[in-house]
Amino acid sequence: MELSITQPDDWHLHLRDGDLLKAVVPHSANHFGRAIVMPNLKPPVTTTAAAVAYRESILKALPTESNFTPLMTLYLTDNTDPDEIKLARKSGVVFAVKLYPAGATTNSQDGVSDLLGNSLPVLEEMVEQNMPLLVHGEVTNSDVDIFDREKVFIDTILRPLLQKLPRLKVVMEHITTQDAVRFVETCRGGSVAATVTPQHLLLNRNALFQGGLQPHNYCLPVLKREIHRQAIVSAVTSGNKRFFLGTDSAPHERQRKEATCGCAGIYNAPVALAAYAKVFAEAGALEYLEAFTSFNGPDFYGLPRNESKIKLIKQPWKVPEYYALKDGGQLVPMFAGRNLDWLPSTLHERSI
Ligand SMILES: NC(=O)N[C@@H](CC(=O)O)C(=O)O
Ligand SMILES: [Zn+2]
Ligand SMILES: [Zn+2]
Repeated sequence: MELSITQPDDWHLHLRDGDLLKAVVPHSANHFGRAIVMPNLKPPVTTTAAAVAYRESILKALPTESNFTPLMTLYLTDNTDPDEIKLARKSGVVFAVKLYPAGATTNSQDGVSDLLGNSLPVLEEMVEQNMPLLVHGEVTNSDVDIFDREKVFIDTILRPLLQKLPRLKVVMEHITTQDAVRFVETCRGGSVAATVTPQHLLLNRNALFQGGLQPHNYCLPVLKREIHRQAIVSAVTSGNKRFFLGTDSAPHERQRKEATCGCAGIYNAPVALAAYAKVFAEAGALEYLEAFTSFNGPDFYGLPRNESKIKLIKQPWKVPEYYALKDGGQLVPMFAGRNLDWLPSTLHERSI
């Protein structure tokens, strides 16, 4: 069996920089036409000038025959000037602004400390410029349980924000809960959407502890209970246009995952399409796969859909145990060493 679908895009991707960028970008370019590239580098990408420079280094790192297009984002800080949003829009290469609540996740220390208190002028300019706000939707208060951080963020930050600025376009990134699903489903006006990762569709929090501590399944927001996973699967496989593909592929070297204080992030770029196909196939909803991978994202962002097609072939293939890095390090992908059923044609042609 074979599926032919419009080439997908990845609406949430970490490409890093330097040698790691060179190592990972081909895996995304193998499958995806475009990707929204996250700005949480060290130092973060806070200006249009930095985004333009980062874009150049991504283009340089691409395999020569690749048409992959990076769509850049700015990292919102307490000091972001509304004029920077105007510059970003004018540049034609910045497509969104990313909110990291300070301390919420990897490289978020320069993030926003008080969104509703400090950032309204910038957010108002974003409404003017029709620039989407992408949110890592978790509060960071130490008295809020880590499994409740998304729900509390929705109730205490996102709802009040949208009451103040109902025309602000918002993408809730990497949603993990039934609460986020309901929130997106019930927002009126079409200005709120969500990206969904392979791990939050295929794993519940048991995967963190199966047979011992599993650092390669650790990401933020942390995996949740099975009822939440099921709610997310139902949402995406129902064909709702407000949910679309965002892998949150977040590479960290093996040593930094298997450490006393392990980094959050799952490297899923090589397996993401096969993983999404598995979700839709198992739900008997393959007819909605293409909209999720290739239509809903560009439609929400007001961009054209890709014209090229790719194939997904129903054929077992084995995910590599790891990818070797130039410095001797290794990247362990999601589902390392396991078999997956759907082989993207691009991998087929390049014999994985
Ligand atoms: N998802 C993660 O666990 N990690 C991401 C950051 C993020 O998307 O929150 C990273 O940059 O490593
Ligand atoms: Zn995040
Ligand atoms: Zn991310």
